[in-house]
Amino acid sequence: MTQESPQLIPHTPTTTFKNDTTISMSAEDTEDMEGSTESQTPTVHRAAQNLYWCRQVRAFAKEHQRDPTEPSPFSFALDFLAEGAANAVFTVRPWTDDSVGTNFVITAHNGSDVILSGQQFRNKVLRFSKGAPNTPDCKSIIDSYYADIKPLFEDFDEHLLHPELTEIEPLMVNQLNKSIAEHAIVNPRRFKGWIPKIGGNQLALIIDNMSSIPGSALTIEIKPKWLAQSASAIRNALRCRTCAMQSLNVSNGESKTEAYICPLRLASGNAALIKPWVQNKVAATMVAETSSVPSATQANIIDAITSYFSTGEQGNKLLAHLRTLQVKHDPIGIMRREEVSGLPHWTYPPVDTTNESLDRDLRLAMTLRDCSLYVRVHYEGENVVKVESKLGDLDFKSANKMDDWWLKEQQLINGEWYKKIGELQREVPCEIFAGWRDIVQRHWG
Ligand SMILES: O=P(O)(O)O[C@@H]1[C@@H](OP(=O)(O)O)[C@H](OP(=O)(O)O)[C@H](O)[C@H](OP(=O)(O)O)[C@H]1OP(=O)(O)O
Ligand SMILES: Nc1ncnc2c1ncn2[C@@H]1O[C@H](COP(=O)(O)OP(=O)(O)OP(=O)(O)O)[C@@H](O)[C@H]1O
Repeated sequence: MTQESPQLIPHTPTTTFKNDTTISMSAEDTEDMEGSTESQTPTVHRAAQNLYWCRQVRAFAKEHQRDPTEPSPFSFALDFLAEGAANAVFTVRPWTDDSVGTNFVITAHNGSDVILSGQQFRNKVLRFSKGAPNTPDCKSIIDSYYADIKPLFEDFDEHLLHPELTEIEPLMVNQLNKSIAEHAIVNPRRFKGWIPKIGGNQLALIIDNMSSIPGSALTIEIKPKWLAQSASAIRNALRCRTCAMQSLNVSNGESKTEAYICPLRLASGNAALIKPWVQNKVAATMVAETSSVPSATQANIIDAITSYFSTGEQGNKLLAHLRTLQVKHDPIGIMRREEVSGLPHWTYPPVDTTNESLDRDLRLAMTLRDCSLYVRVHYEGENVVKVESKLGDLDFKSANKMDDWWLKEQQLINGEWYKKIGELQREVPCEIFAGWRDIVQRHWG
């Protein structure tokens, strides 16, 4: 979509995304641009909208070839939201006359080059890969998401975010990096890197925005991590893989214990054990967002999240499903991978023990451990009206991470992190240690 190679004339006023959902211009879209046509019949209304849409896009395309930064009805502003080690995330909002900064035009990446507009961007974020080593680019993320990950969630489809590929002009990357720089100046410790400039249009993922909505919804973000013990852990371990790693990180000053919960405990469905963590997590979220919710509402939000993760409830079922997938795809563990590769089937149900298949499955299990879960609680006044949760960051882990995983496990075993009892264990007990303690108390206590 550069000046040299204009590609902006759409064939059709609809955009078919990769997962076969078709998004067309909605009534709300055209109302944004001109007066409502509510009195017309739906068919006439839709035809008029489509005609209007085509004319507008063509007119804009002509204009766009002259000056790509001239605002138009199809322009958006992108606001920096957050960044991780691998991706930078921006919220999308329609460009208005009093907007400042740079406007963006965003096209679907599906061969049609249709400019996306209005409704398609309401409550969305754009996620850009920063090209860090061993992290996938947007195209690979989408390919593996639809080929390998989505099919695993047939009964849990409502918990997926269904990302789609989009494009923006390459020139705009400077502006996005400028926003990242502005945040880096204010908060240098959060800075994790730039979006690299590539040859052609810049790809990005368009995803539902799961952020809190001031006055009506609060989102907590968690990582499910290892929902079952690592197959490489020592026998008689007193800690699970995540608690062992957390203890190691705390001892290195790389992690804090506040708002931490043992993933096995979170997945246990035991409301009494989960609630104290939910209280800390909600408080920490409000501090991070510099927001606040009236205390009566806050209490109801805490109860709603606690009950969402309690036995038999939707959050508990989702974690149980994730645990099943993690174990199914990594029954052997990184340390024994070489040892068993190429051997005849020896587990039940049997696993394909070719190196390639083991590696792929392990990468999938690691992806499902390191994803994010956004839990959003919608409220009206004091009352909670809905709890929803969506999995994000399901980026298929690189095959180059194998050595790294081996080294981490080696470090946990050699450093005895699976069995050390220290401060962390008293503050935030691991479910495995709690189980041992119960047995010991029953017999000797
Ligand atoms: O090994 P872990 O459990 O510490 O997980 C790493 C995460 O640490 P944390 O969740 O904070 O404990 C770590 O998260 P942070 O960057 O520390 O937020 C990464 O997600 C890392 O993955 P990658 O190397 O970026 O592909 C994660 O590495 P892998 O999942 O690839 O091992
Ligand atoms: N769909 C979304 N809705 C709301 N916020 C989001 C969304 N996607 C990402 N974010 C925010 O952006 C942050 C970084 O996103 P993301 O986790 O995708 O980046 P990452 O680079 O993959 O992270 P990591 O460092 O864990 O690899 C998240 O922690 C979250 O706060």
